Amino acid sequence: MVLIPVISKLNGKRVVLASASPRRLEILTNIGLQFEVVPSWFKETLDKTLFKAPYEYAVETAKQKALEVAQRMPLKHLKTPDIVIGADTVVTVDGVILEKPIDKQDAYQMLSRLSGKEHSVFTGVAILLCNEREGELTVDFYEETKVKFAELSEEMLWEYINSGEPMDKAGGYGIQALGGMLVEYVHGDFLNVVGFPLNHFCKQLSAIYIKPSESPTHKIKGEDSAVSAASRTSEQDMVGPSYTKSNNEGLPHNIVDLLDGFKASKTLFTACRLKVFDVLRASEGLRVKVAAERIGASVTGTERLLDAAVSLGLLHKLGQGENTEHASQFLVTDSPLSLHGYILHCNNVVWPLFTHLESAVREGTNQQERAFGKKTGYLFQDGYFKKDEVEMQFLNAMHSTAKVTGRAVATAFDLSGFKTACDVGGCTGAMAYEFIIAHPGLSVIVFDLPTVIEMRSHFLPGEQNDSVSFVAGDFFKDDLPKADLYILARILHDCSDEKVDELLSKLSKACTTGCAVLLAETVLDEAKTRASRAYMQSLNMLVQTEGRERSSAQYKQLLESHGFSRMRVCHTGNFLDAILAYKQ
Ligand SMILES: C[S@@+](CC[C@H](N)C(=O)[O-])C[C@H]1O[C@@H](n2cnc3c(N)ncnc32)[C@H](O)[C@@H]1O
Repeated sequence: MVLIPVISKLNGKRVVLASASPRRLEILTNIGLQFEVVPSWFKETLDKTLFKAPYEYAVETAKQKALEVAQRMPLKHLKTPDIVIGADTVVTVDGVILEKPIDKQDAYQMLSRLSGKEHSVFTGVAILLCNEREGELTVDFYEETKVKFAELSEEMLWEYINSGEPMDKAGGYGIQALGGMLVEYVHGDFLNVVGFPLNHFCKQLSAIYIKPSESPTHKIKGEDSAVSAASRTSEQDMVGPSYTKSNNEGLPHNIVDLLDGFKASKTLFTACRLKVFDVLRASEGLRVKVAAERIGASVTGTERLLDAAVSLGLLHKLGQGENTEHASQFLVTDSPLSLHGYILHCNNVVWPLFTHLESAVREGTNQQERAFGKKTGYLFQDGYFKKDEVEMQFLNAMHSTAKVTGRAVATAFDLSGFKTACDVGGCTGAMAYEFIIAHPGLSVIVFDLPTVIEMRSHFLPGEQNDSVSFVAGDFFKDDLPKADLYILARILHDCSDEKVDELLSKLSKACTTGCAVLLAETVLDEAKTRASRAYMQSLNMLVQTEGRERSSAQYKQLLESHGFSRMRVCHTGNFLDAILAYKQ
């Protein structure tokens, strides 16, 4: 058999599987591979929003798992491995990455999402070759398998959840056991769904250890590596797997990426301002000259902008001039999940504020006056809502992000015990509509400043629904509408500590026992183990507002001091996390 020589090449080498998964262990044991198991301590908490595609997240997590073990073994185990294998499996559906459920409710949310639909299972694998003369060598790849679930009844769902099987499995199911009964079809490598793409793994080993003349299986399709186009060599393009050399004399890629980070942001902002993605959608395959005319820009500038957008993965290769799936979904102006409004806000408001980050850090205050030449007392009345066009731009920004993150927040917890909710500072109602879709039977009152309520007609959804109503008022001055659940999305992070206390005291008085508050904020990761958007958000709050982002522990303390307990946090992986706490 062709694959046996691959395994024999590893004889005598210290091979380590950096995974505690019994399924991966079984798959590799079955092919006669001799290896040790050293489960990685790397937490699967990378910020998913930093990755362009789910497989990139899975591959990076796999790499980090392998690296952590490779670094720990010589120190803690006093042995140096020759090869460390890391793997990470994620399930994606409707653009959302599902990992392992944290509790039964989470498993329920995941499995309900999968019911009746096709989803993708990605396993990222990293093979870390230690002891290489010029430094470590990492080969990484991923495999995708499509799986379709049957329609699942509530009874079936709960029976499966109560079996306990979903808890340690990506997407909340195990295809090799009871979960197999939920599956209508599988397209692709079945073992990939179990947790390890064995066939692809063996082909990669062949490519590494067997000279082309020895093996007919060394050629591997080249387009599935996670290395960016810029860092590939022509040799890598020919062979297929992606090789990343970590050499002490090499470039510090993380620093280089940061040096270029602002250029990439500005490329995105400029392409959005010029409506490049709308123009390309209207007529695919545009020549650069025509595209330049349509966006009202120079040919040379357009050519470079489009090239940069291609290199950032926002457009397919030029010549075809086509929007990528993400561009069609999030960057054209009128798609249901368009982030265009938020991107313009980032360009027009956040960017000028960040140019004064140094002053903000020195002074510990926001930079509204330096950036926009006016002193703001209360951010909303004196700042964002001073002029209609600026208010419209702010509402657009909130509306677009609320639509993208709203479902993740609305489905974070079981809210079936609540009949009425008040979305305090609920803006255009985008979040409220997601709540009533996720929880039929719930009615939501959106409470916001009169000027916002007047403008909300610009943002009405296609279908009206009586379950959402709007009340104008000031949450510091006026009584809040009665409700059993108070939603506060991106409210507390804008307010000073004093204002936060004032608002929470008011909510505490409005709530009777059993009522709850649901906060939607970006929760800081206290361990600071991941490259987190949350810490960028934290600086954003510094330059922009009187407020701050907080960690789970800080929210817990804050909520408990106002009589809210039994706090639960759901890290949604989307723009906003969700926190639920009940009045004692
Ligand atoms: C950062 S936005 C968040 C909007 C929405 N909750 C979301 O997450 O999409 C803050 C919202 O609070 C509203 N707001 C600010 N101060 C307010 C006040 N004193 N009374 C009522 N609403 C207020 C603003 O008009 C705005 O809609």
